[in-house]
Amino acid sequence: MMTFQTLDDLDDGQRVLVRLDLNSPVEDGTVQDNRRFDRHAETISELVDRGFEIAVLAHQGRPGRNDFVSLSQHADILAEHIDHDVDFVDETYGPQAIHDIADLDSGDVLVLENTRMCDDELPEEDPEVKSQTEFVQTLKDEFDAYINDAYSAAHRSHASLVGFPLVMDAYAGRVMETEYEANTAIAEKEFDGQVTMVVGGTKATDVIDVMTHLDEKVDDFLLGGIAGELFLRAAGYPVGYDIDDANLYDEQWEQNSEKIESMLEDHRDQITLAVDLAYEDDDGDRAEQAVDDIEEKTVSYLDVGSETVMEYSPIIRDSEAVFVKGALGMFEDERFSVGTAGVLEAIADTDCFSVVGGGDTSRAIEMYGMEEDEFGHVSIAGGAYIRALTGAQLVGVEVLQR
Ligand SMILES: Nc1ncnc2c1ncn2[C@@H]1O[C@H](COP(=O)(O)OP(=O)(O)OP(=O)(O)O)[C@@H](O)[C@H]1O
Ligand SMILES: O=C(O)[C@H](O)COP(=O)(O)O
Repeated sequence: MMTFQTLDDLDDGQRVLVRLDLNSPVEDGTVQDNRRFDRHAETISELVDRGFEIAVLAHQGRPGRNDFVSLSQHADILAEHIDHDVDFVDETYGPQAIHDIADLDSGDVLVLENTRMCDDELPEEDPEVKSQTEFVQTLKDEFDAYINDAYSAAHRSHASLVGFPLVMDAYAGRVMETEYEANTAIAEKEFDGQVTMVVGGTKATDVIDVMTHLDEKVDDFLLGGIAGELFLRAAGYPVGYDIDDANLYDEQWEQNSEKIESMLEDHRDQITLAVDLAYEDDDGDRAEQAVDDIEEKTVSYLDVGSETVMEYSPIIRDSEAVFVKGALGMFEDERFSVGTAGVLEAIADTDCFSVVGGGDTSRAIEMYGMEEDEFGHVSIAGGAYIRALTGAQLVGVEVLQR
């Protein structure tokens, strides 16, 4: 149940410190525009329209990685999205930052430097400890309120996410509100009809954790991806192991085979497995093979087959709610997008309640020409989405609810 204060509880025109999640892919030093800017632009535009003086905190990458860059490009991208000037200062809480914050007028937006460039931000520590850092203690006096809009980073106990709510009046932004509501819906909401979950992707542990936590909520799990192939292996099919030098299956199998086998045994009626799989033939084209016809795995399977999509689609059509975690195939290559795109199209064609999550999977929506508004909610969260689906509390949400 949501119990935090929202922007509806905040009086207009105040000085606010707003935490966004603008963490983005970076290619050759260039920050790539993405759905996170779209979403947070709505919160910032509302604050601008309501005459707030706005400073933005956000992170990008991690020290030591290529994507650990300044937020100056993010400020420009955000400005395009809100069609309004956005200033940038290359400090988080130094004298220049404090000067620029003091200069803010009604409707001004100032992006502060990457929070992870500040020593106090990163080590994961208790919120109490984070609230006493110089970073938090310096900035808290410059503002009337703190707004956290960064649901997708709320699983991290970092200063900018958990420190401020302990020492300031704190509110959830619009993205925080909608993400929280959609991503906890599967656990919190009661649905009258069938609840279906599409699970795929590359990480067997994520899939097992989600299925274990939600086995009483979900009527039908439709499997695909590398995780789905491991379940087929547990069901006795000669797939789900590595061939050539690949390292996708065997290690995961060693670590998870017992859990997968008992999951399959205990929940056979709830689990639907692929009936055919797709691979690249000698001419470089997509080819498909029924799982019953596979005698030995000699090719890499990169998608579920068309028959599988035909079996999964009516189940989706008959569902009251559908949740998606992970892709059914390597959809980035159009030849192997049939499973993921097919299932997403089936969801888009119904008026069921739906949530599509996982940073990678939700990218398939725009890649294959679907509109976001054909889905109930497309999450911008990766790690936080998985945690929500496995029942874990997000520390950044907990501190807002105090
Ligand atoms: N059979 C397959 N062979 C190789 N790759 C696959 C296969 N099936 C799915 N994938 C890959 O799985 C990826 C998605 O997996 P992942 O588990 O990371 O899902 P996600 O939840 O969308 O993303 P994230 O965890 O990053 O938020 C896709 O990029 C896709 O290419
Ligand atoms: O991109 C994300 O999923 C969040 O911003 C969290 O980033 P992190 O995994 O680098 O902490």
